[in-house]
Amino acid sequence: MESSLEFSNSLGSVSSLMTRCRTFKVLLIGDSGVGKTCLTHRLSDGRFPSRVEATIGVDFRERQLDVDEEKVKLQLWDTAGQERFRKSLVQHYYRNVHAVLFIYDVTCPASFAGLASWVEECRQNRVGQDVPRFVVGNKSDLREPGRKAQQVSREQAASFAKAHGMTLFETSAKKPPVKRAGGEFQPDSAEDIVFAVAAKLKRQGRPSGGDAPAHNGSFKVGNRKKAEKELWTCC
Ligand SMILES: Nc1nc2c(ncn2[C@@H]2O[C@H](COP(=O)(O)OP(=O)(O)OP(=O)(O)O)[C@@H](O)[C@H]2O)c(=O)[nH]1
Repeated sequence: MESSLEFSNSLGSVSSLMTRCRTFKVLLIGDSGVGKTCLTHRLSDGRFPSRVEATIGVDFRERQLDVDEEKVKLQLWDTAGQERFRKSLVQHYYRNVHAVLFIYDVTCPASFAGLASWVEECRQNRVGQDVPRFVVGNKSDLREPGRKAQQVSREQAASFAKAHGMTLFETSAKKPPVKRAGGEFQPDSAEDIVFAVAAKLKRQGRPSGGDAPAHNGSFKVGNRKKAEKELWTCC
């Protein structure tokens, strides 16, 4: 009797040490140059990279956080905006994705107009309506009050987000927005974004498997079996 009690106690302590962590695959898509790579850095390690080059294929970075006392890991997939660098990998981007961040540059209306084709690409790759979608206007630090015509207004973006059932954020990967007291619209911080995404994913439940490699780096095609096993990991 004594020994079985001891055994179950030790099992309990082992399981509390091995806290489980849910890993979610989050895709960042949008035109080339809108700042997907810089945002991926800001969302994962809170930094703005000193030097970036056009993404070739896909890179990924991870961010772990606690949501309601549970560990959640976001695997942020930074995809290439340039067609020539993404062609052969598009199907891998979308396989078993858990959330999509549509990125545009608030100072580049063409990148906002381009969101329609990214929504269409998602549809063609069978990303279901149940997959949470967020629209993120980046480079808010470059907004200039006198150049409204050359910028994407908050109202335009809000109406796009509403029409597509998305949550809207406006932020800067370069200069983290500082919240001020007052009623006017204020940009969101990277922390606002990661916590909103993680909270929504956690509420939705268990990840269903996917192409999730285990560390920051570039995705190697052909590593899928291992990746699928790692969606539930010990943090
Ligand atoms: N001012 C400002 N510049 C930014 C911001 N985010 C990115 N940039 C700059 O925008 C340029 C493009 O950034 P990237 O992160 O490489 O853009 P991308 O969307 O990943 O581009 P692709 O890899 O070609 O798809 C770089 O010169 C960045 O320094 C921002 O929030 N504010």
